[in-house]
Amino acid sequence: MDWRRKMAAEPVFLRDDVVAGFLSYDELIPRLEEILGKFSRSDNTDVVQPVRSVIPLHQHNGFMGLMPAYIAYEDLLCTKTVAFYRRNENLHLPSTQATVFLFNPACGNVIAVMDGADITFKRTAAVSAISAKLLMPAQAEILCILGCGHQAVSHYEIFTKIFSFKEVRVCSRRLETAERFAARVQGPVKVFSSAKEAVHGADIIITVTNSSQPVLFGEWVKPGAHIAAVGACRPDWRELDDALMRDAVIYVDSRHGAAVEAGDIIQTGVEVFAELGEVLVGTRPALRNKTTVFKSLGMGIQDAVAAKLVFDKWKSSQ
Ligand SMILES: NC(=O)c1ccc[n+]([C@@H]2O[C@H](COP(=O)([O-])OP(=O)(O)OC[C@H]3O[C@@H](n4cnc5c(N)ncnc54)[C@H](O)[C@@H]3O)[C@@H](O)[C@H]2O)c1
Ligand SMILES: O=C(O)[C@@H]1CCCCN1
Repeated sequence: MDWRRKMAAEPVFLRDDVVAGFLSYDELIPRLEEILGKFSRSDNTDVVQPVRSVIPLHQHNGFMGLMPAYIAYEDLLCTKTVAFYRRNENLHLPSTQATVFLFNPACGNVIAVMDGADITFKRTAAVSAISAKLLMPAQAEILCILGCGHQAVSHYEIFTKIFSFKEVRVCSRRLETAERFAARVQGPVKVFSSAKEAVHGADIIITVTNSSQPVLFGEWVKPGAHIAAVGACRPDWRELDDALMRDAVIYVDSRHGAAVEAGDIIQTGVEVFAELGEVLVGTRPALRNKTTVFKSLGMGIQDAVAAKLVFDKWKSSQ
């Protein structure tokens, strides 16, 4: 065969149900803690991850992001493509479509292509849970989730698995969506039609909406509460109002990412206090007694470690 046409071995394709079966929170959380810590070390040269490139899909009310990452000490090269849309809830189409590519770093050929939905749901919820472990008040009794879509489900799963709350509350833009959510998850949930009432007295609040306007207001929030703000991932989108952003201590996954993408931070001009990884390695403190916001945007390194867990499990099952 002509050497120019020589192909590497064909990549394996792992469907969503296969990926989901191989990805457990118990294994994911320590791997995420490790990689976030390494990313945030001041002497880091081992973990390379540019801020994602995003192209708008104006005709479709959506975006596509490209999220490459290289983890040198594991020789792990990965890219996720993720398209996200502000969907009309009546369409019942997923608002996120993701595909993860694992490469052979020595040659650049693709070794595995995976459906990225479950990786995106689980790694995002797991990182919010890591922020809560570090930053939520010691006696957290009430969890409130604003937004009742796909991310709300994975956040509910992990938060009720690793913490024990006296009460879990949910509220979405439409009451039917919150009621559908409550019927779907396993465990007790109180459905609220008013976000203000849902949030009242909550120790931890997760915002997982696709809103571009604030859904959570500082005057509603109990002092000392922790907020994991997962939506609002474009510079002109907001989930939290100015008062909350100014009063809270702000943590992020990546300072660079936040400076480019986080509307809540960019539009209020507030200072980022720390990356989660800095808290994990002990170079910045966890100010648990203050009102804290973890502004999550999502990182390619999170997808990379999740994809490696899945690939290794799949390989050993063959
Ligand atoms: N930080 C990360 O790593 C990360 C990862 C994936 C997705 N996201 C973002 O998280 C958000 C949620 O993602 P998803 O997949 O669950 O989307 P989804 O479309 O499945 O759910 C969004 C939910 O938000 C609700 N909502 C919209 N406006 C609201 C409002 N004003 N008040 C209350 N609820 C409201 C909708 O009713 C819906 O239930 C999106 O913005 C997405 O881009 C972030
Ligand atoms: O990190 C991610 O995968 C997501 C996708 C949707 C937009 C925000 N970030």
